[in-house]
Amino acid sequence: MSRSSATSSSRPPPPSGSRPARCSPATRADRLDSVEAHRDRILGLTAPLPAVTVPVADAVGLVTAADVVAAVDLPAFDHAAMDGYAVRAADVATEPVVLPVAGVVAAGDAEQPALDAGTARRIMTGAPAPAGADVVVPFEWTDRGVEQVRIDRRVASAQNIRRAGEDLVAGAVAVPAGTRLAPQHLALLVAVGVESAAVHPAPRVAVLATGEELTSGQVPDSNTVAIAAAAAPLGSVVRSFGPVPDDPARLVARLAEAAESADLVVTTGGVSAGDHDVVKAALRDRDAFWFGSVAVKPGRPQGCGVVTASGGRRVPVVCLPGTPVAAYSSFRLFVEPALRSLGGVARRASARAALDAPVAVSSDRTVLLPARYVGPGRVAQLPGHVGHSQRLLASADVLLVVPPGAAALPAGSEVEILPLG
Ligand SMILES: Nc1nc2c(c(=O)[nH]1)N[C@H]1C(S)=C(S)[C@@H](COP(=O)(O)OP(=O)(O)OC[C@H]3O[C@@H](n4cnc5c(N)ncnc54)[C@H](O)[C@@H]3O)O[C@H]1N2
Ligand code: MOO
Repeated sequence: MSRSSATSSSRPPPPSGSRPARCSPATRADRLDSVEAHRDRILGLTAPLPAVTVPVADAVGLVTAADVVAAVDLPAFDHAAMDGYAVRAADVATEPVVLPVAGVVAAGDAEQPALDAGTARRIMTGAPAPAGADVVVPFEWTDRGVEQVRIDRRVASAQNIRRAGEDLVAGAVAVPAGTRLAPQHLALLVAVGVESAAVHPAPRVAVLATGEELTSGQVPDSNTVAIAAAAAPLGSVVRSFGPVPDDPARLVARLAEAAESADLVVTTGGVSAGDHDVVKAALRDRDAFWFGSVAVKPGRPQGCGVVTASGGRRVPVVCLPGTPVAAYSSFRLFVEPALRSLGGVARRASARAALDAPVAVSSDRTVLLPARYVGPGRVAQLPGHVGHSQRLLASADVLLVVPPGAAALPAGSEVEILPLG
């Protein structure tokens, strides 16, 4: 029961499009779904956001929606890799050798006339290499002459000229689809003449904390801060629409408002069995929502679904429990994969680490235990169960993900970990 009697039983039109029709309904109140099953349920509501074309300079952190192909060769033209003299290798096969200097070429100069046999041309790093030259002899190996140059070393083979396309040829894939663009990718794309790229846009995440104790100021809203801080480095744009009081009508209105400008809405609180569990009260009767229990400690009560924004745009909603430790660990378990999916990042294997000391836990649920790195790839459980301790969570580097039914885990065992960021 809610504080307000204005519960919503609105049923949105059946979902359509690429996303699955609806969340599968909870069967029995006491049924526990596995972590994987709930994650898959949420991933079933998300798909990579449709690609947009953005200028390369604005694309850092976004994921390429298609292979990006080099428009021009890299380098674009044959050029000197050293300051020195462009010569023909055959002319410097003996030492010392003296050659007349026929001209000077600097970076930025136009294409050069071919180099005559038996001559040298002063050339600066980055300058176009004249046809016929296959070696740049560095100044350090010469007397640096202006009219003529004495070359003191025998140069055995072609060197110090970077050939057009030797790094990447026009038409080759510069950055494959599915790459999260980092500064070095942007530099490569600019270098190969690409001005814009098709990327999945940054997912827009709306965070909606709920609870009268938050709106009254009795309890500070730490969930919104944690979720926003966790989602932003994953390449999302985060906006808070909370906190919302325990009034289903207001929750429904705020959810609709949030969905208009979001690709994913995350609510916290109001999903367990209390009299004022507003999220569940407002949404549980909708066909497109599921509420139930997941076999994980902490984080048992969970929900998810879809709301329809204007234009029929379907926006997934993940409803996390309110208890701060459960909210944050549930974000890592369920929301982070959804954000990756929306952003076009392929699913990846879970992170793992080796236990530095045995872990004794036996539960019919997945148990999340706070742990710290004690060396590369080695973690040690922190004393105490994370339970609802925000202090303990804040001293952890990772949460150990101990699967249901695991017997005592000996030192050295590889376990799944959830990095906490
Ligand atoms: N009879 C039952 N009671 C509870 C059950 C249950 O199965 N049966 N489940 C428990 C578990 S497990 C959890 S977790 C919590 C989840 O409850 P809700 O999702 O409904 O969350 P709230 O009741 O709204 O809040 C719980 C707790 O967290 C504090 N909170 C909430 N939001 C925030 C926020 N944004 N920032 C900081 N703290 C927040 C809130 O004040 C409460 O103390 O239910 C158990 N109960
Ligand atoms: O399982 Mo609740 O999620 O204890 O914190």
